[in-house]
Amino acid sequence: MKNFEFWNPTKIIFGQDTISQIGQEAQKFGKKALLVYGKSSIKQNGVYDKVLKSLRAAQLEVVEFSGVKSNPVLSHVQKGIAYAKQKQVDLIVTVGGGSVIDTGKAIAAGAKTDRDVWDFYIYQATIEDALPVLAVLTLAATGSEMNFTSVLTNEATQQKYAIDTPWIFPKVSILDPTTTYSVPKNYTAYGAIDIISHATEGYFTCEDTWTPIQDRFTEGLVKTVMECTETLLKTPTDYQARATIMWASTLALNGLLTAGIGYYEFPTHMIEHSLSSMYDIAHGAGLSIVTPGWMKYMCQQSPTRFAQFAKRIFGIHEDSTAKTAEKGIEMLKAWFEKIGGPTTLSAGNIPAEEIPQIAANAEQAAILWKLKGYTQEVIIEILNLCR
Ligand SMILES: NC(=O)c1ccc[n+]([C@@H]2O[C@H](COP(=O)([O-])OP(=O)(O)OC[C@H]3O[C@@H](n4cnc5c(N)ncnc54)[C@H](O)[C@@H]3O)[C@@H](O)[C@H]2O)c1
Repeated sequence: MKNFEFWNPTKIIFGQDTISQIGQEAQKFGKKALLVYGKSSIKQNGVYDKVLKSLRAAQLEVVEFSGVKSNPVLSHVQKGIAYAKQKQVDLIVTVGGGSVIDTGKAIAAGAKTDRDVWDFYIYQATIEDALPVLAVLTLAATGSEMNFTSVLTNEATQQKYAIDTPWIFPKVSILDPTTTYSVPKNYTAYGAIDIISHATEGYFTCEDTWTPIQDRFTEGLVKTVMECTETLLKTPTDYQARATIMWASTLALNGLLTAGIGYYEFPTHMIEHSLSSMYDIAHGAGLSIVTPGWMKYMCQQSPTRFAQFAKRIFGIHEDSTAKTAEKGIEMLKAWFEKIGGPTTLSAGNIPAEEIPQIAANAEQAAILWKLKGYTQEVIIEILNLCR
């Protein structure tokens, strides 16, 4: 195991009927809140009313900024920053999935500077302050509720990049699994795929492979997410399965699984970001396409970790490490398909003839993120395995 520091300051309040606590938590950070949300889902499922009631009961003045779209875009965030400044808000309360929380984090950082917020995403400037962010999570997927990341698309340049800074850890996140009862089947499945991707990117790319506790944490999480997803696709209001998936989403990307594994990378996310910045596709659906192809490419070079995954997740024991690994990748791909994830570019309505443009876009991210070995040629090879 490598040396590491683990620090995560987000307070999690988990469970049924916990939304009523958002007011008392928020009032610790100021008097005027910017309430950030998407479109209709939180009004339809009653979450909006509960949040507003609690904030008002705690004497908070609330101004609203809505309209966050899935895969949030820079121009909308810029409007949110201008509004937060104009209204002189003290804190940000986000109510939604990853897109809403990431938007709130971006507004929080942008509201404390005169620079264009995009400068942070292209590493032209460093975040040195941010408004406090709180979250009421309504979709289990990204882990944004307990991490220091925000992902944003610059729609003018089709670049989908991220910031990682301790300034944007949510101060408090409320996770009431019943808020996710209304998540449709497709986003339930995409969320599961995103969680599995977060848990396994480090598992497959880690520098140190003597990490048994991290490995078994990851494997247990993946198996549990698979079981609960199958339950939810049959019974969307199964509380235990919604609760388990919600906590899994948080644990998969809050730093716990990667503590001690040394250097690791997020290459499938890097390639996926090009899909969802260039085409209209959900992040989890994009990962469903890229992950099996990327795994096949990596497995050709070093099958050991993929074989371990195959044995422990699917109980596969072929007569060679390579065959075991390959069978495991096929099984994972088949499972993605079973739950409704697209696993080829054509199934995701992404034109395969545009692979060179996608690879050129992804290579820019690889350079920015300092991912070694991901030249345009390599990314084209990976994308060809996603046809
Ligand atoms: N910050 C991070 O660490 C991180 C990690 C991975 C991905 N991301 C990013 O997060 C974004 C995706 O976020 P997401 O997967 O959470 O989805 P999302 O927030 O985009 O939401 C997906 C859809 O589900 C709807 N929805 C949300 N909650 C609902 C509910 N309770 N009932 C019914 N519908 C509901 C939304 O309105 C939206 O239409 C992408 O931009 C992705 O790149 C961020």
